[in-house]
Amino acid sequence: MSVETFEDTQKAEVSAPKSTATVHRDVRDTVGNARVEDPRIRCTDVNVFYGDKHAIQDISLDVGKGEVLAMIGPSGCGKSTFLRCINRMNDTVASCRVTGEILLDGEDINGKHIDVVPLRARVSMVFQKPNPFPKSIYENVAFGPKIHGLVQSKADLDVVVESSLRKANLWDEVKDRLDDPGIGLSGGQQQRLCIARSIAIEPEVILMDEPCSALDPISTAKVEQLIDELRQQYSICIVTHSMQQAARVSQRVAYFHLGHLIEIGPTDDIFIKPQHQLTEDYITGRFG
Ligand SMILES: Nc1ncnc2c1ncn2[C@@H]1O[C@H](COP(=O)(O)OP(=O)(O)OP(=O)(O)O)[C@@H](O)[C@H]1O
Repeated sequence: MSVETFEDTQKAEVSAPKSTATVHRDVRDTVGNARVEDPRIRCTDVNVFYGDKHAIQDISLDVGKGEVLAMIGPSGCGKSTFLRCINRMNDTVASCRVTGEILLDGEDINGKHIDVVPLRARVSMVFQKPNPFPKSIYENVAFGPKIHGLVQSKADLDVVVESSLRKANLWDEVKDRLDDPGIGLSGGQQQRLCIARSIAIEPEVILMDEPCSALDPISTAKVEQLIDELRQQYSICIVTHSMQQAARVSQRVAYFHLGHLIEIGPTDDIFIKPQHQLTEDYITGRFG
């Protein structure tokens, strides 16, 4: 059985024209402009190793303020691994080593002085499977602000809980049962509760790893609408297997393949006129 390598796939893509976007030294072979003018996150030459396995190779990209960046690509191409670099979740994997530079508002998140607890409050994460704490709806949202010392009084906490649930479009559905267990909500409500929990700690960036994959179409539509509202205030990176979802919620798309960032650009450009053959093969369903 032959194993496909990145070099093999490069041989197959020569028919596709290269982007005319400015090629920076640090964006290597990525097609499209990976940089934005005023980035919230700036990643440069990020590599990730699990032991000897080189899972992410020389990835450079920016995440802008007020945008949703969708990360797409076939299973195992490294989307989640890359996403998890942005709030140092990979620190929890013993075999994992990350190199390169990741700046949040110009500050190196891997710097020696950086404490990961406040970092993960600034860069919060919503997972594939809703994971409310085994606490009440109220406490699920109140927990973060309390442990991060964001509130001084119960009255302040009430305000944060209500405003976070409102921003997550969940308040009207739960306002009369805030003391009920969070795990008693439907799957879609639980995911919006997890988003409310993220918002309550005043993040700058929200990372979402396939946040709708466990949800029905109606719940998915509600979460997608929420993502669109939230981007006014936060930078959002979303990993998704659904190209329709990427097209609906994002302003820019990054296409990953075998640990490389193949192409990045405005969502319409990626879906209507992809520059790289690998991107085109993926979005037309010929691959992946
Ligand atoms: N904890 C780990 N230890 C070793 N290898 C890992 C670990 N996590 C991921 N990998 C490997 O790193 C590569 C990238 O995996 P990753 O989960 O980031 O891909 P993905 O694009 O998010 O996949 P999917 O779409 O299936 O979730 C894969 O080859 C995977 O097997």
